[in-house]
Amino acid sequence: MSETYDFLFKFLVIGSAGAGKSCILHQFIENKFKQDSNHTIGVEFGSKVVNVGGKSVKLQIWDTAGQERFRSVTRSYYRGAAGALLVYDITSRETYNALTNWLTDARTLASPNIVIILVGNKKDLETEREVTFLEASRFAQENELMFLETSALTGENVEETFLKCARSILTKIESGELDPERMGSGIQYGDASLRRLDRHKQQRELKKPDCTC
Ligand SMILES: Nc1nc2c(ncn2[C@@H]2O[C@H](COP(=O)(O)OP(=O)(O)OP(=O)(O)O)[C@@H](O)[C@H]2O)c(=O)[nH]1
Repeated sequence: MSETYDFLFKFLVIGSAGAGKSCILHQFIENKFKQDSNHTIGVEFGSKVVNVGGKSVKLQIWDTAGQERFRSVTRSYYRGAAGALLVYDITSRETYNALTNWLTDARTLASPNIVIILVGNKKDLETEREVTFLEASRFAQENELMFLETSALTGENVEETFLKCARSILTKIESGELDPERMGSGIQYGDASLRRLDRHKQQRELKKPDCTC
């Protein structure tokens, strides 16, 4: 069955090992918690079509390994990403402290206009929390990131995270701040948009006054 969608956005999921990146992606795509998740080796891939503000958007998501030894492989996937989930674990200050490094990588290796959402995962483990919501939201504000806390275990805010990021990209396309046709934008028009653009073009052609010269 062929899929029709208005846009395709390339997304990255980055952050330290064990933060829950693969579980977030699995929860988003399968609507369930991935039991016995192993460390990602290199990069894994998932995709899903979502509805954002009346537009259908295919999210093409690259889930990268957090372990340092895969860093050179994962870095090669950053190019041309329109959006990224920058994930840390609210019960691990170590994963939070590493955020600046991940952010530098994302901003230098992906598109300079990449839209990033900071994701504090494992929200269900409130009693083990090491990073407060306030502290992380300040970090997000200082670095111009959107921010949400999630639980890949319960599913809380998982879909909202992807939608929030997609919504922000769409708004920037509509305001002209992002140009899908720019090389490496991480955005493509889908069949539905192309058909609509084509129809508009045809209508413009039909409305053109006859040449009097
Ligand atoms: N309680 C709880 N545990 C979680 C949650 N998300 C992930 N985990 C657990 O955290 C561990 C790591 O999850 P992964 O999704 O494999 O982590 P990752 O960030 O993909 O790790 P790498 O692939 O090594 O980069 C696993 O044992 C998961 O079961 C969550 O929201 N709540």
